[in-house]
Parts: sequence; C-alpha cells; structure tokens
Amino acid sequence: MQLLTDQILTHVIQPRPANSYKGTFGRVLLVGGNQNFGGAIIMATMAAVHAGAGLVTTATDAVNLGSLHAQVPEAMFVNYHDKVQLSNLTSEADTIVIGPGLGDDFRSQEVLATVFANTQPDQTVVIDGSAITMMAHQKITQPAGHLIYTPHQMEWQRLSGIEIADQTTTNNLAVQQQLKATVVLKKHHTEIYEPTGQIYQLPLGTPAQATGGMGDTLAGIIGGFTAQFSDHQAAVLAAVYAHSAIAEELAETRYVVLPHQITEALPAFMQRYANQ
Ligand SMILES: NC(=O)C1=CN([C@@H]2O[C@H](COP(=O)(O)OP(=O)(O)OC[C@H]3O[C@@H](n4cnc5c(N)ncnc54)[C@H](O)[C@@H]3O)[C@@H](O)[C@H]2O)[C@@H](O)CC1
Ligand SMILES: Nc1ncnc2c1ncn2[C@@H]1O[C@H](COP(=O)(O)OP(=O)(O)O)[C@@H](O)[C@H]1O
Ligand SMILES: [Mg+2]
Repeated sequence: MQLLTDQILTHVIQPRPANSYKGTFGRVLLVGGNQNFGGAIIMATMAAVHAGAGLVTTATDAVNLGSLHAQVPEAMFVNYHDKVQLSNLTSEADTIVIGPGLGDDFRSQEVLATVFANTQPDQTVVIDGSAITMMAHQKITQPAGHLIYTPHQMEWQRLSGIEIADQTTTNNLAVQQQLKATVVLKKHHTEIYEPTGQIYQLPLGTPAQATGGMGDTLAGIIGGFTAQFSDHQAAVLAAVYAHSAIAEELAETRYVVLPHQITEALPAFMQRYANQ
C-alpha cells in the first residue's frame, strides 16, 4: 500500500494550454437527485464545475431545476425521466457520474438502467451512492466503461458482501479485482484500489468532513478531474487528495467543513499546484 502525497497534484494539474476552449476540458454528465435528495446532485454538479470540467450537464428530477440553476447556472439540465435525451447525453459524455441522491425506488432503477445501457467502453463512469446500493440489491450487471466505484464502508459491504469489520486490504482487493474497476473506499484515511492491483491510501482527512454531501462533492470532483486530465487513474487519486487536503486547511479554523466550502476553495487550490 502506497501513501499518497501532494506530488499527485503537481503531476496531474497542469497550466491550461492557451489554445483551448470549453471542449478541451471534457463533458461531464451527472445523474442523480430524486425528489428528496436534490441537494446531493447539486453539490456534485457544483464540484464538477469548480474542478474545471468544460461542459457539465445534470440529469435529475424536474423538481430540482430551479435550485440547480440558482446554485450553479453553468450547468445544463435534463429531466432524467426523458429516456431519449438521457440515452443521447450518456453516449456523448467523457465522464458520467451516477448515484448522488438518485434514490433506489423503481423510477431510480429505470434511470440507472437507461444510463447503464448507453455507456461506451472508452468512457469513465463514476458509480456512487444510491447507484452502488441498487447494483448490490438488484444484482445489476456492470456497464461498459472505465468504472470507478466510490462507496462508503456500508455501500462497499452491500456491493462486495464483506462486512465492515472484515474490510481488510486482502479481502477488499480480492473482490475489487473481480470487478475489474477502481474502488475508492471512503472512510477516515480512504483507500484506493486500482485495476492493476496497486493500492493507495490517503493520509489526510478530518472528522470535520463528517457531514452529508461530502461524498457527493468528491464524486463531482472525480468527474471534473477525469474529464479534463488525460491520465485518468492519476486524476482519481488527485481528486481524492485535493478534496481532503482542502478540508484539512479549512478545518484549521472551522469545527465543521461544509461540502460547498471545499468546492469554492477548489479553483484557487488547483492554481497553487498548476505551475509547480
Ligand atoms: N443533501 C442531500 O440530498 C444528501 C443526499 N444523500 C444521498 O442519500 C442517498 C443515501 O446515502 P446515505 O449514505 O445517506 O445512506 P445509506 O443508507 O446508503 O448509508 C448510510 C448507512 O450506512 C451506515 N454506515 C456505516 N459506515 C458508514 C460510513 N463509513 N459512511 C457512511 N455511512 C456508513 C450508516 O450508519 C447508515 O446506516 C445517496 O444517494 C446519497 O447521495 C446523502 O449524500 C446526504 C445528503
Ligand atoms: N472522520 C472522517 N475522517 C476523514 N474523512 C471523512 C470522515 N468522515 C467522512 N469523511 C469523508 O467524507 C466523505 C463521506 O462520503 P459519503 O458517506 O458518501 O457522504 P455523502 O453521501 O453524504 O455525500 C468521504 O470522502 C469520507 O472519506
Ligand atoms: Mg455518499
């Protein structure tokens, strides 16, 4: 197991080429936010935009449209119950983030099925929150694409069948290797399992982060980083590192760090590493 350092940030985050436009920095589609959990997909969307994704579209329940645009007008919107539009947008994205606040009722299952039927082998698919829970409970087959699962320990228990107390690196690696996917196992000192079998550990993170929406925000940052930085595996590591490094900085003067505060600090944080 290798400990992550801030070298991952200097490796991944580069100055932007002058000759560029929004298309240079990737298209992210975020899918989630039912009638109760709209905040989750809005936080993930804000994070993807602030992480620097060139074009961001959010597929969510129509009830979330007003709040989404009030919080993050940079993002485009689609009603995720419109199967044709959802299918088209899925196949056009560079990175798809699915799960924050999606819920797990039959309508959420339909949305998941539409997205999973349309992902492409060259896309990055970040599978978070409710999407992991539905895959585990409904025994849904994995979609095409480079898959990145971002479970917390209970979600990993549901998906892997490994009880939280038994989630050792050996046990986790055995299941993750069968999935042929990256697994970001979120906890205090998050572990990242790569398809090559390499395991990384984040030596950062603070209990000030233990608040709803913190993982939704990480999913959005991973979406933004993988869409714009060409080394996708390193981009995942850099996103995980940046999320908690910013949280630690904010926690020096704050008892609790809110997800949107990390998101707001992200562009200035990235700029510090871009020229190193
Ligand atoms: N503002 C919002 O709209 C929010 C929506 N959320 C969404 O709500 C849905 C359900 O996710 P939840 O994670 O809340 O519920 P889950 O039921 O998936 O997981 C929570 C359960 O797991 C247990 N658990 C054990 N270890 C844990 C760990 N390390 N971290 C977290 N829980 C652990 C908890 O005790 C609890 O019983 C997701 O789609 C999520 O994205 C949450 O992110 C909270 C904020
Ligand atoms: N005590 C802690 N120490 C370090 N990181 C934490 C701690 N509590 C929560 N986190 C981080 O916060 C995030 C929580 O993710 P998750 O449970 O999916 O939240 P949500 O679904 O509410 O957005 C993870 O990145 C996790 O590592
Ligand atoms: Mg979560």
